[in-house]
Formats: sequence, C-alpha cells, structure tokens
Amino acid sequence: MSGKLINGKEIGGKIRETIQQEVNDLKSEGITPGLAVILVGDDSASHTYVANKQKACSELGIYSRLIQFEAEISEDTLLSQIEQLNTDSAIDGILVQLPLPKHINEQKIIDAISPYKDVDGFHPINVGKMLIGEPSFQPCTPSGIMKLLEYSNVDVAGKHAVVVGRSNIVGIPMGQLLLKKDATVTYCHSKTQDLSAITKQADILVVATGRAKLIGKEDVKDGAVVIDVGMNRDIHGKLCGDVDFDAVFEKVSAITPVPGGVGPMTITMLLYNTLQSAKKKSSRQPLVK
Ligand SMILES: NC(=O)C1=CN([C@@H]2O[C@H](COP(=O)(O)OP(=O)(O)OC[C@H]3O[C@@H](n4cnc5c(N)ncnc54)[C@H](OP(=O)(O)O)[C@@H]3O)[C@@H](O)[C@H]2O)C=CC1
Ligand SMILES: Nc1nc(=O)c2c([nH]1)NC[C@@H]1CN(c3ccc(C(=O)N[C@@H](CCC(=O)O)C(=O)O)cc3)C=[N+]21
Repeated sequence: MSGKLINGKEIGGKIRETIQQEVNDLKSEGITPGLAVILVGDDSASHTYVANKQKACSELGIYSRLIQFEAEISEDTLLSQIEQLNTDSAIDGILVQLPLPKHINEQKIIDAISPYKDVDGFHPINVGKMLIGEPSFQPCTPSGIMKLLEYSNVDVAGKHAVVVGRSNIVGIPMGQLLLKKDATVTYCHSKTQDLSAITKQADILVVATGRAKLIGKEDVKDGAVVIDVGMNRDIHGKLCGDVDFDAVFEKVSAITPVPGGVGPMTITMLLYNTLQSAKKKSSRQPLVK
C-alpha cells in the first residue's frame, strides 16, 4: 500500500483514463455513451452532486442530459419522463437523483427505469442479479469502494468487514460485495447494541450513516482499514465524514478522506456503468410492456 491515505480522486482518475480510452473507441464506431440525470426539487447538496456528475461526463466525452423538475411534480409526470428515456436511443443510463420529495414513491420510480439503463444498480432486477452473482449493474458507491480496496492492495478474503449502515443504496450492497470477495461480514445499524464493541473488531470498517464523526478513536482497531462514506456538513459548513478522521488517523493502516475519498469513486463508477451500457447498446433488448 502506498501511504495511509486512500486517495479516491487519484484512483478514480486512473480508472477514468481507461474509461476515456474506451469512450473514444466507441465514438470512432459512431456510438456516444449518453447519461440522463433527473433532478427533482432544489436541494443544494443534490445540485452539487449532479453538477459533479455532469462535469465528469463532459470531461470524458460522455453525452449528458440534465432533466429538472420542480418539487411539486406529479409521480405520473415523472413516470412518463422515465418511459420516454427508456426508449430514447441516445440514452444509455438513467439516474434519478435521490432523495425524491415525500409525495413520490421512490421505489415505484426506480422500478420504472429500464434495468438495461439502470446505471445506479438500484432496480430490483439488478439488485437480485448482484445477490446471486450474475452480471448486472452494480451500485456505484459500493463498487467504487471495492475498487479503492483493490487499488490499495487491501486483501479482503477472510477479513472481518463491518458495515455500519444498511440502506439499499450503500450499506446493504456494500456488505454483499465484500461477502462475494470472501470477507466475513457484520452489518450494524441504528438499533445495534454496543456499536463500538463491534466496530472495534473490524479489519475493514465501512461507515455509511450520515452521522458526522460517529466513529472515533476508541471505536477502531489498531491497523484497521477505514472507509468513510459519510457526506455531512459540520457546524462551520465544512464537509466532513462519519469518521473523526484526525482522531483515528494515527491508529489505522489506511483511511479515505472526506472529500476526496469515496465521492469521486461513486462518480467514476457511474461513468463506468454508463460506458458498459453503451457497449451493449446494439444488443439491448426492446422493452416489452
Ligand atoms: N460518498 C458518496 O458517494 C455517497 C455518500 N453518501 C453519504 O453516506 C451517508 C449514508 O447514506 P445512505 O446510506 O444513503 O443513508 P441512509 O440515511 O439511507 O441510511 C443510514 C444508515 O445508517 C444507520 N444509522 C444511522 N444512525 C446510526 C447510528 N447512530 N449508529 C448506527 N447506525 C446508524 C441507519 O440505520 P437504520 O437502518 O436502523 O435506520 C441506516 O441504515 C450519508 O452521509 C450520505 O450523504 C451516500 C451515497 C453516496
Ligand atoms: N440516484 C442516486 N445515485 C447516487 O449515486 C446518489 C444519489 N442518488 N443521491 C445522493 C448520493 C450522494 N452521492 C454522492 C456522489 C458524489 C459525491 C462527491 O463527488 N463528493 C466529493 C465532494 C463533493 C462536494 O464538494 O460537495 C468528494 O467526496 O470528494 C458525493 C456524494 C451520490 N448519491
């Protein structure tokens, strides 16, 4: 491993170079990968993430289309927009930025996205395929974390991996990808009794709770590898993770910073999934209603 800091910006940059090459190859065959991002409402964090995604697409020559709606949009309007994108040949990937306003059923929206264009890997078909080890779109944050571990030469097999958080988009798939690589996996969540006693046993600790600095020095084992997924604002408005980075740094063998750790990898894997989808464009099956 090269140093303690797991640099997601750097590792993501290396992966983006190979994606860029493949995008160029596809373009010379007349195919431009295309991503549609649907953004509902005016949440400022969502706007920032979406802007980052758009910028990354344009840097690699991936076509991106931002579709914005007011928070009051009806579920039906959103569903018909997705239907349209499902059959739009310029679009290989569809991402609906979450969370959605309360009056919209998120799962219903995710279910409406063609599994062939579900570059987030959130559709039940892709979730199911991932669980049984069939090729599928893998969710970007967990698959990005697997790449971080791989590029940092962290051997996962046989290790005790503790995942704090069990959301459909991060925690649950994270544990499953680690399990596929032969880790022994423990999930923790808000009902876990004595969280610290469990996190302290982790060789690999992934924290995805949205609770600023939940994990401190006393909660990690000497030499652990710590992956911080959290994106929080501290009282000064500064970005911070779910781990108290300064406090645990001395104790761990490797750790991701916030920003510059997991976030850039999430976007890298989104670009990767969009490219994979574009490569399959010609074999994509028509959708039967
Ligand atoms: N860097 C990146 O690319 C990404 C970052 N994020 C960030 O990661 C964080 C998590 O996101 P997401 O998974 O969507 O969040 P959710 O709010 O959907 O899930 C949070 C999870 O953390 C658990 N949790 C909350 N508080 C505690 C606690 N005190 N102790 C133990 N477990 C707790 C919850 O438990 P329970 O299930 O019991 O409620 C839940 O399972 C957020 O900060 C988000 O912004 C998210 C996606 C991508
Ligand atoms: N359908 C859907 N798919 C998602 O993948 C999805 C989502 N909804 N909703 C919100 C979360 C969050 N998320 C992030 C992506 C990039 C950064 C990122 O680029 N972070 C930078 C810093 C960003 C900043 O400066 O604010 C970094 O960590 O270095 C963060 C968070 C994707 N999510």
